[in-house]
Amino acid sequence: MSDSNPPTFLSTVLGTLEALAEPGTEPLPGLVSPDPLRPYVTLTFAQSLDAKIAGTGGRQLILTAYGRHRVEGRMRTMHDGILIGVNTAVNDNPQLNVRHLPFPTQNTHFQHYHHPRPLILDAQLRLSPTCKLLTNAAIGAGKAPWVISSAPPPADGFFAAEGAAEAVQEWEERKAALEEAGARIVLVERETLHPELPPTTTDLPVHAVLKALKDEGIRSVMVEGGARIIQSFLSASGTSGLVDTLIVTVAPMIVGRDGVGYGEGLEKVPGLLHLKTEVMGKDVVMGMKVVKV
Ligand SMILES: NC(=O)C1=CN([C@@H]2O[C@H](COP(=O)(O)OP(=O)(O)OC[C@H]3O[C@@H](n4cnc5c(N)ncnc54)[C@H](OP(=O)(O)O)[C@@H]3O)[C@@H](O)[C@H]2O)C=CC1
Ligand SMILES: Nc1nc(O)c(N)c(N[C@@H]2O[C@H](COP(=O)(O)O)[C@@H](O)[C@H]2O)n1
Repeated sequence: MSDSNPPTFLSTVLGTLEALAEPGTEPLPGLVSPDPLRPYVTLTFAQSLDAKIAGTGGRQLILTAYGRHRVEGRMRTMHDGILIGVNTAVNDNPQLNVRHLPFPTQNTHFQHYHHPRPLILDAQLRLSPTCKLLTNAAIGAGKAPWVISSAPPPADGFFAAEGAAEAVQEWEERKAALEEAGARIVLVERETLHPELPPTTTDLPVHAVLKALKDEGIRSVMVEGGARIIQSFLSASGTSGLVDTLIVTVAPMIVGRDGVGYGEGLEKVPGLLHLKTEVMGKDVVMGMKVVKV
């Protein structure tokens, strides 16, 4: 098979995809969510032999140079959206576009393939208005990112925290700067056990995020990480089934204990049904269906 064709691995694991041989400008309709209230979710990342996805202090690691072009690039064209946590956006300054795919024989690269919509989980709006996602979008080398956020707790009322007014104002200013740079801010409600108190975490509830995305027309999402996002999605999958497919690339590398792992705190482990494993270059790529336990 030539490198310009999609790996058969993906047609086995995600199940669509003869049409990919003729790449179009639309994502494939094949990834249908079993739940009408959320998009189809593919969780995918690369790890070392000791299950680390980044180096010390979150330093980006190039774990899968070969498999990335063929599998990750193709997966990006197959999903409506590509989701990461804000730490990954800040640490890696990623592009999340389809530039890894082989150059087509006709048309221009960025018109030829469907680009996924970058989706950043970022309650505090820490994404930089000068990040590559925004500068790329401005020149047509990717879709403009949507930043999924949540308004900070109100600054008035009996339970308002000290400094709440400043926090609200700073959040509004960051929102304005991101919108000015071309981002769209999608708001979800944060949850709290006691609605009268400010929330104790800035993590956005995964099910609410997915519902908001579906409401905005996102039918399929490829979740790339980082570690905390992987933990959140896998934890949520233990009981409520929020991930449909898990695709993990394992690279022949040991990072050591200071690297960033995703296993800690994973109390609710999802059930996995093995679909296909393939060796790609030096990497091993595993595809699994996530099942409710
Ligand atoms: N090898 C691979 O395939 C990949 C590796 N990476 C690596 O992962 C590293 C970053 O991982 P990590 O530091 O864990 O950060 P993440 O990228 O997972 O981002 C976590 C942040 O996202 C925000 N967030 C909002 N909602 C949620 C939620 N429900 N669950 C979790 N986080 C949420 C929070 O920001 P706030 O605290 O501001 O509210 C949180 O701190 C990067 O260095 C990158 O290189 C990333 C992707 C893939
Ligand atoms: N599949 C894979 N292999 C690696 O070795 C990686 N480091 C990653 N990282 C993910 O890809 C993002 C970078 O994307 P761009 O190349 O900038 O488009 C990075 O932020 C991680 O999400 N993935």
